[in-house]
Amino acid sequence: MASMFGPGSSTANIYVPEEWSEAANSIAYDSVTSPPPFSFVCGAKNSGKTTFSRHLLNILLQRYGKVAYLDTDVGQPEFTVPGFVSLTVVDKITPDLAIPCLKTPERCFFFGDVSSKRDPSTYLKYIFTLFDYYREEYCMFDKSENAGRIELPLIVNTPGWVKGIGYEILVDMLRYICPTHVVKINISAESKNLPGGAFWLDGDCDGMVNIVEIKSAQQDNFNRSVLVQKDASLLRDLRIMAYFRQCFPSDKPITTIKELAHALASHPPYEVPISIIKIRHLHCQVPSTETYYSLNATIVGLAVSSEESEDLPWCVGLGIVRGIDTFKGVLYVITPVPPSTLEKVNLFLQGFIQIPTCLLQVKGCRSPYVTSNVLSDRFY
Ligand SMILES: Nc1ncnc2c1ncn2[C@@H]1O[C@H](COP(=O)(O)OP(=O)(O)OP(=O)(O)O)[C@@H](O)[C@H]1O
Repeated sequence: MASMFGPGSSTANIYVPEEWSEAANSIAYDSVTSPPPFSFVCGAKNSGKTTFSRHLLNILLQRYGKVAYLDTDVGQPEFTVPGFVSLTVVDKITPDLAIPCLKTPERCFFFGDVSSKRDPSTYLKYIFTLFDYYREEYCMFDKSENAGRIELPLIVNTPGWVKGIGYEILVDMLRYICPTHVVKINISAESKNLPGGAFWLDGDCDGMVNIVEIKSAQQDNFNRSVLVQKDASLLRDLRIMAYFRQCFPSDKPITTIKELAHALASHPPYEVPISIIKIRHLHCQVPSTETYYSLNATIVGLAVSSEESEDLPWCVGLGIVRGIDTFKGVLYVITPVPPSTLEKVNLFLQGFIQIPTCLLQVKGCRSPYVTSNVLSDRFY
């Protein structure tokens, strides 16, 4: 079937080499039978994994209408703020493949850091749980028993940490997910690439998997690379700002960082009774006497914990702890999460995702977050 994203074309600011186009089309259209493809996109840092995944997503959307996207790159996630692993169901083609956009995931966990290095086993537990959720909800192998449910193809986007422990994490993910297609993107610096073949399998049972090896995009007659070195930390800050921009209606004129800083500073926060919230520090221990000091002026994951899911609390979004009044027993929180969802939140998760410094240092705007008088001394 003809694709609207043809080979060798420049599709809305990205270049789709013929090899990429063939790879995406074969994943989408070669499998005529159930189940739909599980594609696992991997390769070295900055090789084009995200760009290829976006292209593949559009191609799969043309055939299936809806696609599940498991995002395991906590450093530069596709649809969420950094620090999350998420499962998102996408039902709209992205016209501009160069621009990332925020989407509300169907399920997500707040890992709370931009690399899985800090706690690989928790990171993997989150990914496996999201994959299990996808399998239960969107993947049916027995049509007779589950008639009426939808089957969605899956794309797994992965981080570019493919050496040392990063490699072992990738192997664990591949063994658990058992993808139907593994897309390996190779760059010209061969030593940085993943090994050839089904490197994650011990035995010879690789007949079930299609390994699709492609090169990172090179353009024009001189074979110049189109890869652009990204400023990861700037991109992360932009993502966080775009997230909190959602606290305001889209027609409110906020176009600069300064305007956003002012708008957030004057935005009425939610009052959250301290008594109904548990606080968990994800990657460090904080003495109980310091808990509230450590929370003030930080970003927290807003999560829902239950007895069954104590270790695996689903997260519904992020909040800025704008102030704490321990005398009144109230936390002041700014978040774009709608009140109906916020009602379920009973756990704040604190990791290492921080308010972008540029939001705190706007000229002429005294930051409301770092004032000392928001904490009552009486409590301590
Ligand atoms: N086909 C392409 N056309 C235009 N630009 C591209 C293409 N492939 C990659 N790039 C650019 O190169 C950079 C790296 O690409 P991308 O973000 O897709 O890589 P990645 O492997 O996902 O990176 P990371 O490992 O850091 O997550 C980006 O700035 C992207 O816009």
